[in-house]
Amino acid sequence: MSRQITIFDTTLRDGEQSPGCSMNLAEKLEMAQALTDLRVDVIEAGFPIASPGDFESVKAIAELVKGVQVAGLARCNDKDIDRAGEALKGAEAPRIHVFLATSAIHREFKLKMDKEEILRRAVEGVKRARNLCDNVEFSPEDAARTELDFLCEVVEAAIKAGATTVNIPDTVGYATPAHMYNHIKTLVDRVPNIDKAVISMHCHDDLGMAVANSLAGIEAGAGQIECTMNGIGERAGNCALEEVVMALRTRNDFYNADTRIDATRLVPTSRLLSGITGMEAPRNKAIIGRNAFAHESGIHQDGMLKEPTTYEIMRPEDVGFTKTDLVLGKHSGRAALADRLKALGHPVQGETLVKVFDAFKRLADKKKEVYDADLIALVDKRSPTERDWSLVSYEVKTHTDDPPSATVTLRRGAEGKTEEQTDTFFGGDGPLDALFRAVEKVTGLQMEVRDYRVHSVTKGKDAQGEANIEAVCDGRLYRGRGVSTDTVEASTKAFIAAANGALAGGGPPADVRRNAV
Ligand SMILES: CC(=O)SCCNC(=O)CCNC(=O)[C@H](O)C(C)(C)COP(=O)(O)OP(=O)(O)OC[C@H]1O[C@@H](n2cnc3c(N)ncnc32)[C@H](O)[C@@H]1OP(=O)(O)O
Ligand SMILES: CC(C)C(=O)C(=O)O
Ligand SMILES: [Mg+2]
Repeated sequence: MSRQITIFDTTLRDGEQSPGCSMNLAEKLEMAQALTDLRVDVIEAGFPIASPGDFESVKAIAELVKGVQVAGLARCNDKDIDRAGEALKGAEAPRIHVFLATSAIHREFKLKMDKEEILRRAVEGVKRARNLCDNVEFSPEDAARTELDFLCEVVEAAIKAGATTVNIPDTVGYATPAHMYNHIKTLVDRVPNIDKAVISMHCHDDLGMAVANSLAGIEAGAGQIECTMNGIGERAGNCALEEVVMALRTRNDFYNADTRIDATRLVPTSRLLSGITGMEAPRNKAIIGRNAFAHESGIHQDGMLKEPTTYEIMRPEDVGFTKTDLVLGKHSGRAALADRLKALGHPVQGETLVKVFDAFKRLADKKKEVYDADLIALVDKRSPTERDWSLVSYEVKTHTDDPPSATVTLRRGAEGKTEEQTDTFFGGDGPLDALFRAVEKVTGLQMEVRDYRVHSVTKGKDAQGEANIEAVCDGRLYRGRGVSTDTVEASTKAFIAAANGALAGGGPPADVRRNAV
Protein backbone atom coordinates (compact mmCIF):
# COMPACT_ATOMS: atom_id res chain seq x y z
CA MET A 1 0.00 0.00 0.00
CA SER A 2 1.26 3.47 -0.91
CA ARG A 3 2.12 5.91 1.86
CA GLN A 4 -0.20 8.94 1.69
CA ILE A 5 1.59 12.30 1.43
CA THR A 6 -0.20 15.41 2.73
CA ILE A 7 -0.47 18.18 0.16
CA PHE A 8 -0.26 21.59 1.85
CA ASP A 9 -1.15 24.19 -0.76
CA THR A 10 0.26 27.66 -0.17
CA THR A 11 -0.85 29.30 -3.44
CA LEU A 12 -2.92 31.82 -1.47
CA ARG A 13 -0.05 32.70 0.92
CA ASP A 14 3.47 32.09 -0.44
CA GLY A 15 2.09 32.02 -4.01
CA GLU A 16 0.44 35.38 -3.47
CA GLN A 17 3.81 36.79 -2.33
CA SER A 18 4.89 36.42 -5.96
CA PRO A 19 5.15 39.96 -7.42
CA GLY A 20 2.05 40.64 -9.51
CA CYS A 21 0.00 37.78 -8.04
CA SER A 22 -2.08 39.60 -5.39
CA MET A 23 -5.68 38.40 -5.32
CA ASN A 24 -8.81 40.09 -4.01
CA LEU A 25 -11.29 38.41 -1.69
CA ALA A 26 -13.60 37.08 -4.41
CA GLU A 27 -10.63 35.67 -6.34
CA LYS A 28 -9.19 34.03 -3.22
CA LEU A 29 -12.54 32.42 -2.44
CA GLU A 30 -12.88 31.08 -5.97
CA MET A 31 -9.34 29.72 -5.84
CA ALA A 32 -9.88 28.19 -2.36
CA GLN A 33 -12.96 26.33 -3.62
CA ALA A 34 -11.01 25.09 -6.65
CA LEU A 35 -8.19 23.84 -4.38
CA THR A 36 -10.78 22.06 -2.23
CA ASP A 37 -12.22 20.40 -5.35
CA LEU A 38 -8.68 19.45 -6.32
CA ARG A 39 -8.58 17.64 -2.95
CA VAL A 40 -5.54 19.28 -1.38
CA ASP A 41 -5.28 18.41 2.32
CA VAL A 42 -4.38 21.86 3.65
CA ILE A 43 -4.99 25.34 2.21
CA GLU A 44 -2.71 28.02 3.63
CA ALA A 45 -5.16 30.87 3.15
CA GLY A 46 -2.94 33.82 4.10
CA PHE A 47 -1.00 35.72 6.75
CA PRO A 48 -3.75 37.30 8.89
CA ILE A 49 -1.57 39.98 10.57
CA ALA A 50 -0.37 41.23 7.17
CA SER A 51 -3.41 43.41 6.45
CA PRO A 52 -7.13 43.70 7.26
CA GLY A 53 -7.80 42.31 3.77
CA ASP A 54 -5.64 39.25 4.38
CA PHE A 55 -7.37 38.67 7.73
CA GLU A 56 -10.80 38.87 6.05
CA SER A 57 -9.71 36.48 3.29
CA VAL A 58 -8.43 33.86 5.75
CA LYS A 59 -11.64 34.25 7.78
CA ALA A 60 -13.92 33.95 4.73
CA ILE A 61 -12.03 30.93 3.36
CA ALA A 62 -12.08 29.28 6.81
CA GLU A 63 -15.87 29.67 6.87
CA LEU A 64 -16.39 28.59 3.24
CA VAL A 65 -14.44 25.42 2.59
CA LYS A 66 -15.29 22.00 4.02
CA GLY A 67 -13.35 18.74 4.14
CA VAL A 68 -9.97 20.50 4.04
CA GLN A 69 -7.71 22.03 6.71
CA VAL A 70 -7.25 25.82 6.59
CA ALA A 71 -3.98 27.31 7.81
CA GLY A 72 -2.97 30.88 8.70
CA LEU A 73 0.64 32.04 9.01
CA ALA A 74 2.07 33.85 12.07
CA ARG A 75 5.46 35.07 13.21
CA CYS A 76 6.58 33.98 16.67
CA ASN A 77 4.89 36.82 18.50
CA ASP A 78 1.64 37.04 20.44
CA LYS A 79 -0.16 39.49 18.15
CA ASP A 80 0.43 37.46 14.97
CA ILE A 81 -0.58 34.18 16.61
CA ASP A 82 -3.73 35.59 18.21
CA ARG A 83 -4.75 37.24 14.94
CA ALA A 84 -4.28 33.93 13.09
CA GLY A 85 -6.32 32.11 15.75
CA GLU A 86 -9.08 34.73 15.39
CA ALA A 87 -9.18 34.46 11.58
CA LEU A 88 -9.40 30.68 11.74
CA LYS A 89 -12.22 30.49 14.31
CA GLY A 90 -14.86 29.50 11.76
CA ALA A 91 -12.78 26.74 10.16
CA GLU A 92 -13.88 23.12 10.29
CA ALA A 93 -10.22 22.07 10.63
CA PRO A 94 -7.92 25.02 11.50
CA ARG A 95 -4.12 24.98 11.58
CA ILE A 96 -1.87 27.75 12.93
CA HIS A 97 1.49 27.90 11.17
CA VAL A 98 4.17 29.70 13.21
CA PHE A 99 7.64 30.36 11.87
CA LEU A 100 10.97 31.70 13.08
CA ALA A 101 14.24 31.74 11.15
CA THR A 102 17.06 29.58 12.55
CA SER A 103 20.03 30.04 10.19
CA ALA A 104 23.09 32.01 11.35
CA ILE A 105 22.56 34.68 8.66
CA HIS A 106 18.94 35.30 9.69
CA ARG A 107 19.73 35.12 13.43
CA GLU A 108 22.53 37.64 13.22
CA PHE A 109 21.39 40.12 10.58
CA LYS A 110 17.59 39.95 10.47
CA LEU A 111 16.29 38.90 13.85
CA LYS A 112 19.31 39.92 15.92
CA MET A 113 18.66 36.99 18.27
CA ASP A 114 21.09 34.38 19.54
CA LYS A 115 20.41 30.64 19.49
CA GLU A 116 19.03 30.68 23.00
CA GLU A 117 16.48 33.38 22.21
CA ILE A 118 15.43 31.59 19.01
CA LEU A 119 14.79 28.41 20.97
CA ARG A 120 12.81 30.27 23.64
CA ARG A 121 10.71 32.26 21.14
CA ALA A 122 9.99 29.15 19.03
CA VAL A 123 8.77 27.22 22.07
CA GLU A 124 6.67 30.14 23.33
CA GLY A 125 5.15 30.62 19.89
CA VAL A 126 4.20 26.99 19.45
CA LYS A 127 2.73 26.84 22.96
CA ARG A 128 0.65 29.97 22.42
CA ALA A 129 -0.67 28.58 19.14
CA ARG A 130 -1.43 25.23 20.78
CA ASN A 131 -3.60 27.07 23.31
CA LEU A 132 -5.74 28.27 20.41
CA CYS A 133 -5.65 25.23 18.15
CA ASP A 134 -4.72 21.53 18.34
CA ASN A 135 -3.16 21.56 14.91
CA VAL A 136 0.08 23.59 14.94
CA GLU A 137 2.83 23.68 12.35
CA PHE A 138 6.26 25.11 13.13
CA SER A 139 8.74 26.25 10.46
CA PRO A 140 12.41 26.99 11.21
CA GLU A 141 12.74 29.46 8.33
CA ASP A 142 15.91 29.02 6.23
CA ALA A 143 16.29 25.51 7.68
CA ALA A 144 18.32 24.39 4.66
CA ARG A 145 21.10 26.83 5.67
CA THR A 146 20.80 26.11 9.41
CA GLU A 147 23.54 24.20 11.25
CA LEU A 148 22.23 20.63 11.56
CA ASP A 149 22.90 20.34 15.31
CA PHE A 150 20.94 23.50 16.03
CA LEU A 151 18.15 22.52 13.62
CA CYS A 152 17.73 19.19 15.46
CA GLU A 153 17.60 21.06 18.76
CA VAL A 154 14.92 23.53 17.55
CA VAL A 155 12.80 20.81 15.91
CA GLU A 156 12.90 18.67 19.05
CA ALA A 157 11.90 21.65 21.22
CA ALA A 158 9.07 22.66 18.86
CA ILE A 159 7.62 19.13 18.88
CA LYS A 160 7.92 18.98 22.68
CA ALA A 161 6.04 22.32 22.85
CA GLY A 162 3.19 20.84 20.81
CA ALA A 163 3.96 21.21 17.09
CA THR A 164 2.15 18.49 15.14
CA THR A 165 3.96 19.29 11.88
CA VAL A 166 7.56 20.46 11.52
CA ASN A 167 8.17 22.13 8.19
CA ILE A 168 11.74 22.30 6.88
CA PRO A 169 11.95 25.24 4.47
CA ASP A 170 14.62 25.78 1.87
CA THR A 171 13.59 29.43 2.01
CA VAL A 172 16.11 30.71 -0.53
CA GLY A 173 16.18 27.68 -2.87
CA TYR A 174 19.80 26.92 -1.99
CA ALA A 175 19.59 23.16 -1.45
CA THR A 176 20.25 20.29 -3.82
CA PRO A 177 18.42 16.93 -3.60
CA ALA A 178 21.33 15.25 -1.74
CA HIS A 179 21.54 18.21 0.67
CA MET A 180 17.80 18.06 1.42
CA TYR A 181 17.83 14.27 1.75
CA ASN A 182 20.64 14.57 4.29
CA HIS A 183 18.80 17.27 6.29
CA ILE A 184 15.62 15.22 6.60
CA LYS A 185 17.45 11.93 7.23
CA THR A 186 19.44 13.61 10.01
CA LEU A 187 16.21 14.84 11.66
CA VAL A 188 14.66 11.36 11.32
CA ASP A 189 17.75 9.70 12.85
CA ARG A 190 18.64 12.22 15.54
CA VAL A 191 15.49 13.92 16.86
CA PRO A 192 14.17 11.58 19.57
CA ASN A 193 10.51 12.70 19.38
CA ILE A 194 10.37 13.05 15.56
CA ASP A 195 7.69 10.33 15.33
CA LYS A 196 5.27 12.68 17.17
CA ALA A 197 5.12 15.08 14.23
CA VAL A 198 4.84 15.03 10.45
CA ILE A 199 7.96 16.30 8.66
CA SER A 200 7.13 18.71 5.87
CA MET A 201 9.06 20.00 2.83
CA HIS A 202 8.86 23.66 1.73
CA CYS A 203 11.25 24.20 -1.17
CA HIS A 204 11.83 27.26 -3.33
CA ASP A 205 12.91 27.10 -6.95
CA ASP A 206 15.83 29.55 -7.16
CA LEU A 207 18.06 26.85 -8.67
CA GLY A 208 15.17 25.07 -10.39
CA MET A 209 15.25 22.18 -7.90
CA ALA A 210 12.18 22.75 -5.72
CA VAL A 211 10.36 19.62 -6.95
CA ALA A 212 13.48 17.44 -6.88
CA ASN A 213 14.35 18.66 -3.37
CA SER A 214 10.80 17.99 -2.10
CA LEU A 215 10.94 14.47 -3.52
CA ALA A 216 14.33 13.89 -1.89
CA GLY A 217 12.72 14.82 1.44
CA ILE A 218 9.93 12.30 0.81
CA GLU A 219 12.56 9.61 0.20
CA ALA A 220 14.17 10.47 3.52
CA GLY A 221 10.89 10.21 5.44
CA ALA A 222 8.95 13.49 5.09
CA GLY A 223 5.16 13.13 5.00
CA GLN A 224 3.97 16.54 3.76
CA ILE A 225 4.84 18.72 0.77
CA GLU A 226 4.17 22.45 0.66
CA CYS A 227 3.58 23.61 -2.88
CA THR A 228 1.69 26.04 -5.10
CA MET A 229 -0.32 25.75 -8.28
CA ASN A 230 1.86 26.57 -11.33
CA GLY A 231 4.78 26.88 -8.87
CA ILE A 232 4.08 30.56 -8.16
CA GLY A 233 5.72 32.10 -5.09
CA GLU A 234 8.54 34.29 -3.82
CA ARG A 235 11.17 35.02 -6.52
CA ALA A 236 11.49 31.91 -8.74
CA GLY A 237 8.54 30.36 -6.94
CA ASN A 238 7.71 27.31 -4.84
CA CYS A 239 7.56 23.60 -5.57
CA ALA A 240 4.90 23.21 -8.30
CA LEU A 241 1.93 21.22 -6.99
CA GLU A 242 1.07 19.69 -10.36
CA GLU A 243 4.63 18.49 -10.91
CA VAL A 244 5.27 16.98 -7.52
CA VAL A 245 1.86 15.27 -7.43
CA MET A 246 2.31 13.73 -10.87
CA ALA A 247 5.91 12.74 -10.08
CA LEU A 248 4.70 10.76 -7.06
CA ARG A 249 1.86 9.20 -9.06
CA THR A 250 3.85 8.39 -12.19
CA ARG A 251 6.86 7.07 -10.24
CA ASN A 252 4.87 5.29 -7.57
CA ASP A 253 7.04 2.29 -8.39
CA PHE A 254 9.96 4.20 -6.87
CA TYR A 255 8.43 6.40 -4.14
CA ASN A 256 5.63 4.04 -3.10
CA ALA A 257 3.75 7.19 -2.10
CA ASP A 258 0.70 9.03 -3.42
CA THR A 259 -1.64 11.91 -2.61
CA ARG A 260 -5.42 12.44 -2.46
CA ILE A 261 -5.28 14.91 -5.37
CA ASP A 262 -7.89 14.57 -8.13
CA ALA A 263 -5.34 15.01 -10.91
CA THR A 264 -8.03 15.51 -13.57
CA ARG A 265 -8.59 18.93 -11.97
CA LEU A 266 -4.95 20.05 -12.38
CA VAL A 267 -5.32 21.76 -15.77
CA PRO A 268 -8.61 23.55 -14.94
CA THR A 269 -7.20 24.75 -11.59
CA SER A 270 -3.98 25.93 -13.22
CA ARG A 271 -5.97 27.85 -15.85
CA LEU A 272 -8.19 29.42 -13.20
CA LEU A 273 -5.10 30.70 -11.40
CA SER A 274 -3.56 32.05 -14.62
CA GLY A 275 -6.84 33.80 -15.38
CA ILE A 276 -6.95 35.39 -11.93
CA THR A 277 -3.30 36.48 -11.75
CA GLY A 278 -2.79 37.18 -15.44
CA MET A 279 0.40 35.11 -15.19
CA GLU A 280 0.29 32.51 -17.99
CA ALA A 281 2.26 29.30 -17.50
CA PRO A 282 4.95 28.86 -20.18
CA ARG A 283 3.94 26.58 -23.08
CA ASN A 284 6.59 24.03 -22.15
CA LYS A 285 5.68 23.90 -18.44
CA ALA A 286 5.49 20.30 -17.22
CA ILE A 287 2.00 18.79 -16.75
CA ILE A 288 -0.13 21.92 -17.38
CA GLY A 289 1.70 23.76 -20.20
CA ARG A 290 0.08 23.78 -23.66
CA ASN A 291 2.96 21.73 -25.05
CA ALA A 292 3.04 19.17 -22.22
CA PHE A 293 1.09 16.69 -24.34
CA ALA A 294 1.76 18.12 -27.82
CA HIS A 295 4.00 16.48 -30.43
CA GLU A 296 5.18 18.00 -33.70
CA SER A 297 7.99 15.68 -34.79
CA GLY A 298 7.01 13.10 -37.38
CA ILE A 299 8.85 10.26 -35.67
CA HIS A 300 7.16 10.98 -32.33
CA GLN A 301 3.75 11.41 -33.98
CA ASP A 302 4.14 8.11 -35.82
CA GLY A 303 5.04 6.44 -32.51
CA MET A 304 2.11 8.09 -30.73
CA LEU A 305 -0.33 6.88 -33.40
CA LYS A 306 1.01 3.34 -33.08
CA GLU A 307 1.17 3.28 -29.26
CA PRO A 308 0.88 6.38 -27.01
CA THR A 309 3.24 5.04 -24.35
CA THR A 310 6.11 5.29 -26.85
CA TYR A 311 6.36 9.03 -26.16
CA GLU A 312 4.05 9.82 -23.23
CA ILE A 313 4.60 8.80 -19.60
CA MET A 314 1.20 10.15 -18.50
CA ARG A 315 -2.17 10.28 -20.25
CA PRO A 316 -3.40 13.82 -21.00
CA GLU A 317 -6.89 12.91 -19.67
CA ASP A 318 -5.31 12.04 -16.31
CA VAL A 319 -4.32 15.66 -15.68
CA GLY A 320 -7.34 17.33 -17.25
CA PHE A 321 -6.44 17.80 -20.91
CA THR A 322 -8.92 16.34 -23.37
CA LYS A 323 -6.36 14.66 -25.60
CA THR A 324 -2.86 14.55 -26.97
CA ASP A 325 -2.24 17.25 -29.54
CA LEU A 326 -0.45 16.18 -32.72
CA VAL A 327 0.61 19.59 -34.01
CA LEU A 328 1.31 19.68 -37.73
CA GLY A 329 4.39 21.66 -38.70
CA LYS A 330 7.61 21.42 -40.66
CA HIS A 331 8.83 18.50 -38.51
CA SER A 332 5.74 16.35 -39.10
CA GLY A 333 5.59 13.24 -41.27
CA ARG A 334 3.11 11.44 -43.53
CA ALA A 335 1.55 9.33 -40.76
CA ALA A 336 0.32 12.33 -38.78
CA LEU A 337 -0.77 14.22 -41.91
CA ALA A 338 -2.81 11.27 -43.22
CA ASP A 339 -4.34 10.73 -39.76
CA ARG A 340 -5.43 14.38 -39.46
CA LEU A 341 -6.81 14.53 -43.02
CA LYS A 342 -8.83 11.39 -42.35
CA ALA A 343 -10.25 12.94 -39.17
CA LEU A 344 -11.15 16.04 -41.22
CA GLY A 345 -13.11 13.90 -43.69
CA HIS A 346 -10.47 14.01 -46.45
CA PRO A 347 -8.84 10.56 -46.42
CA VAL A 348 -5.82 10.48 -48.74
CA GLN A 349 -3.36 7.73 -49.50
CA GLY A 350 -0.83 6.51 -52.08
CA GLU A 351 0.18 9.01 -54.75
CA THR A 352 -2.28 11.65 -53.56
CA LEU A 353 -0.79 11.52 -50.09
CA VAL A 354 2.69 11.99 -51.58
CA LYS A 355 1.51 15.10 -53.48
CA VAL A 356 -0.42 16.58 -50.56
CA PHE A 357 2.54 15.89 -48.26
CA ASP A 358 4.82 17.72 -50.65
CA ALA A 359 2.51 20.77 -50.69
CA PHE A 360 2.13 20.51 -46.92
CA LYS A 361 5.93 20.63 -46.36
CA ARG A 362 6.25 23.65 -48.62
CA LEU A 363 3.51 25.41 -46.69
CA ALA A 364 4.98 24.31 -43.32
CA ASP A 365 8.33 25.86 -44.28
CA LYS A 366 6.54 29.20 -44.49
CA LYS A 367 4.33 28.76 -41.40
CA LYS A 368 5.08 27.90 -37.76
CA GLU A 369 2.03 25.67 -37.44
CA VAL A 370 -0.28 24.25 -40.09
CA TYR A 371 -3.90 24.35 -38.92
CA ASP A 372 -6.88 22.26 -39.99
CA ALA A 373 -8.17 25.05 -42.22
CA ASP A 374 -4.76 25.16 -43.93
CA LEU A 375 -5.00 21.43 -44.63
CA ILE A 376 -8.51 21.71 -45.99
CA ALA A 377 -7.33 24.54 -48.22
CA LEU A 378 -4.56 22.23 -49.47
CA VAL A 379 -6.76 19.26 -50.35
CA ASP A 380 -10.01 20.97 -51.24
CA LYS A 381 -8.99 21.89 -54.79
CA ARG A 382 -10.82 21.12 -57.99
CA SER A 383 -8.44 19.63 -60.54
CA PRO A 384 -7.48 22.19 -63.15
CA THR A 385 -8.49 21.69 -66.78
CA GLU A 386 -6.11 22.22 -69.69
CA ARG A 387 -7.66 25.62 -70.25
CA ASP A 388 -7.10 26.83 -66.66
CA TRP A 389 -4.32 29.25 -65.81
CA SER A 390 -2.38 28.99 -62.58
CA LEU A 391 0.03 31.42 -60.95
CA VAL A 392 3.73 30.68 -61.33
CA SER A 393 5.14 33.94 -59.93
CA TYR A 394 4.39 37.59 -59.54
CA GLU A 395 6.31 40.78 -58.91
CA VAL A 396 4.75 44.06 -57.96
CA LYS A 397 6.40 47.44 -57.54
CA THR A 398 4.80 50.28 -55.71
CA HIS A 399 6.01 53.67 -54.49
CA THR A 400 4.26 56.69 -52.94
CA ASP A 401 5.24 58.97 -55.86
CA ASP A 402 5.03 56.56 -58.84
CA PRO A 403 2.21 54.51 -60.38
CA PRO A 404 2.44 50.78 -59.57
CA SER A 405 3.61 48.12 -61.98
CA ALA A 406 3.06 44.38 -61.87
CA THR A 407 4.47 41.39 -63.73
CA VAL A 408 2.85 37.96 -63.63
CA THR A 409 3.88 34.61 -65.03
CA LEU A 410 0.98 32.17 -65.52
CA ARG A 411 1.00 28.55 -66.66
CA ARG A 412 -1.63 26.40 -68.32
CA GLY A 413 -1.98 23.03 -70.02
CA ALA A 414 -1.82 19.37 -69.04
CA GLU A 415 1.16 17.46 -67.65
CA GLY A 416 4.14 17.56 -70.05
CA LYS A 417 2.44 20.04 -72.41
CA THR A 418 2.32 23.31 -70.59
CA GLU A 419 2.85 26.89 -71.69
CA GLU A 420 3.96 29.82 -69.56
CA GLN A 421 3.28 33.45 -70.33
CA THR A 422 4.58 36.57 -68.67
CA ASP A 423 3.19 40.08 -69.01
CA THR A 424 3.57 43.41 -67.28
CA PHE A 425 1.11 46.18 -66.58
CA PHE A 426 2.11 49.74 -65.65
CA GLY A 427 -0.39 51.93 -63.82
CA GLY A 428 -3.68 51.08 -62.18
CA ASP A 429 -5.29 52.16 -58.92
CA GLY A 430 -2.84 50.28 -56.74
CA PRO A 431 -0.66 47.19 -56.63
CA LEU A 432 -3.58 44.72 -56.70
CA ASP A 433 -5.25 46.52 -59.57
CA ALA A 434 -1.93 46.41 -61.48
CA LEU A 435 -1.64 42.67 -60.80
CA PHE A 436 -5.21 42.01 -61.95
CA ARG A 437 -4.57 44.00 -65.14
CA ALA A 438 -1.38 41.97 -65.80
CA VAL A 439 -3.45 38.77 -65.44
CA GLU A 440 -5.95 40.22 -67.91
CA LYS A 441 -3.14 40.84 -70.39
CA VAL A 442 -1.99 37.20 -70.18
CA THR A 443 -5.50 35.70 -70.33
CA GLY A 444 -6.86 38.15 -72.88
CA LEU A 445 -9.94 38.73 -70.74
CA GLN A 446 -11.51 41.96 -69.53
CA MET A 447 -12.84 41.56 -66.01
CA GLU A 448 -14.55 44.12 -63.82
CA VAL A 449 -14.07 43.38 -60.11
CA ARG A 450 -17.38 43.83 -58.40
CA ASP A 451 -16.64 42.45 -54.94
CA TYR A 452 -13.35 41.70 -53.21
CA ARG A 453 -12.85 40.40 -49.66
CA VAL A 454 -9.86 39.03 -47.83
CA HIS A 455 -9.85 37.38 -44.42
CA SER A 456 -7.71 35.08 -42.35
CA VAL A 457 -8.68 31.39 -42.42
CA THR A 458 -6.17 30.25 -39.81
CA LYS A 459 -4.68 31.66 -36.62
CA GLY A 460 -1.51 33.56 -35.81
CA LYS A 461 0.78 36.12 -37.46
CA ASP A 462 1.59 33.60 -40.17
CA ALA A 463 -2.07 32.79 -40.83
CA GLN A 464 -3.33 31.79 -44.28
CA GLY A 465 -5.30 34.58 -45.92
CA GLU A 466 -8.29 33.73 -48.08
CA ALA A 467 -9.30 36.14 -50.84
CA ASN A 468 -12.70 36.00 -52.56
CA ILE A 469 -13.42 37.89 -55.73
CA GLU A 470 -16.54 38.42 -57.81
CA ALA A 471 -15.84 39.77 -61.28
CA VAL A 472 -17.95 40.43 -64.33
CA CYS A 473 -16.82 39.34 -67.79
CA ASP A 474 -19.00 39.77 -70.89
CA GLY A 475 -22.01 40.58 -68.68
CA ARG A 476 -21.67 37.39 -66.64
CA LEU A 477 -20.58 36.93 -63.06
CA TYR A 478 -17.64 34.74 -61.98
CA ARG A 479 -16.30 33.98 -58.53
CA GLY A 480 -12.78 33.03 -57.51
CA ARG A 481 -11.10 32.02 -54.26
CA GLY A 482 -7.40 31.99 -53.39
CA VAL A 483 -5.51 30.95 -50.26
CA SER A 484 -1.96 31.79 -49.25
CA THR A 485 0.09 33.04 -46.32
CA ASP A 486 0.67 36.09 -48.55
CA THR A 487 -2.56 38.06 -49.05
CA VAL A 488 -1.35 39.61 -52.34
CA GLU A 489 -0.73 36.11 -53.69
CA ALA A 490 -4.11 34.93 -52.35
CA SER A 491 -5.81 37.85 -54.13
CA THR A 492 -4.02 37.18 -57.42
CA LYS A 493 -4.96 33.50 -57.22
CA ALA A 494 -8.59 34.45 -56.56
CA PHE A 495 -8.59 36.72 -59.61
CA ILE A 496 -7.06 33.97 -61.77
CA ALA A 497 -9.71 31.51 -60.48
CA ALA A 498 -12.46 33.95 -61.51
CA ALA A 499 -10.75 34.35 -64.91
CA ASN A 500 -10.69 30.54 -65.33
CA GLY A 501 -14.46 30.57 -64.65
CA ALA A 502 -14.87 33.21 -67.34
CA LEU A 503 -12.83 31.11 -69.80
CA ALA A 504 -15.21 28.21 -69.14
CA GLY A 505 -18.16 30.60 -69.57
CA GLY A 506 -21.73 30.08 -68.44
CA GLY A 507 -21.72 32.37 -65.39
CA PRO A 508 -25.06 33.88 -64.28
CA PRO A 509 -26.00 37.22 -65.85
CA ALA A 510 -24.37 39.95 -63.77
CA ASP A 511 -27.49 42.13 -63.44
CA VAL A 512 -29.70 39.18 -62.29
CA ARG A 513 -27.54 38.84 -59.23
CA ARG A 514 -27.74 42.58 -58.61
CA ASN A 515 -31.52 42.48 -58.60
CA ALA A 516 -31.54 39.47 -56.31
CA VAL A 517 -29.44 41.34 -53.79
C1 LIG B 1 9.85 33.26 4.17
C2 LIG B 1 8.53 33.91 4.20
O1 LIG B 1 7.83 33.81 3.24
S1 LIG B 1 8.09 34.73 5.59
C3 LIG B 1 6.57 35.50 5.18
C4 LIG B 1 6.82 36.66 4.35
N1 LIG B 1 5.57 37.32 4.05
C5 LIG B 1 5.38 38.60 4.27
O2 LIG B 1 6.24 39.30 4.79
C6 LIG B 1 4.10 39.17 3.78
C7 LIG B 1 3.34 39.95 4.82
N2 LIG B 1 4.15 40.86 5.56
C8 LIG B 1 3.70 42.09 5.98
O3 LIG B 1 2.61 42.51 5.67
C9 LIG B 1 4.58 42.84 6.89
O4 LIG B 1 5.92 42.50 6.70
C10 LIG B 1 4.17 42.58 8.38
C11 LIG B 1 2.80 43.22 8.63
C12 LIG B 1 4.13 41.10 8.67
C13 LIG B 1 5.20 43.23 9.33
O5 LIG B 1 5.34 44.56 8.98
P1 LIG B 1 6.28 45.52 9.89
O6 LIG B 1 5.84 45.42 11.29
O7 LIG B 1 6.23 46.86 9.26
O8 LIG B 1 7.73 44.88 9.84
P2 LIG B 1 8.71 44.66 8.59
O9 LIG B 1 8.03 43.87 7.56
O10 LIG B 1 9.30 45.97 8.16
O11 LIG B 1 9.86 43.80 9.26
C14 LIG B 1 9.61 42.53 9.75
C15 LIG B 1 9.82 42.46 11.26
O12 LIG B 1 9.42 41.15 11.69
C16 LIG B 1 10.51 40.50 12.35
N3 LIG B 1 10.37 39.10 12.10
C17 LIG B 1 10.58 38.45 10.93
N4 LIG B 1 10.26 37.17 11.06
C18 LIG B 1 9.86 37.00 12.33
C19 LIG B 1 9.39 35.88 13.02
N5 LIG B 1 9.26 34.71 12.41
N6 LIG B 1 9.02 36.04 14.31
C20 LIG B 1 9.14 37.24 14.89
N7 LIG B 1 9.57 38.35 14.27
C21 LIG B 1 9.93 38.22 12.99
C22 LIG B 1 11.72 41.15 11.72
O13 LIG B 1 12.86 40.95 12.51
C23 LIG B 1 11.27 42.60 11.68
O14 LIG B 1 11.33 43.08 12.98
P3 LIG B 1 11.93 44.54 13.34
O15 LIG B 1 10.98 45.50 12.73
O16 LIG B 1 11.91 44.56 14.82
O17 LIG B 1 13.26 44.60 12.75
C1 LIG C 1 7.09 30.92 6.12
C2 LIG C 1 8.02 29.93 5.59
C3 LIG C 1 7.50 28.54 5.69
C4 LIG C 1 8.37 30.19 4.17
O1 LIG C 1 7.56 30.51 3.36
C5 LIG C 1 9.75 29.93 3.76
O2 LIG C 1 10.62 29.73 4.63
O3 LIG C 1 10.00 29.95 2.56
MG1 LIG D 1 8.30 30.16 1.32
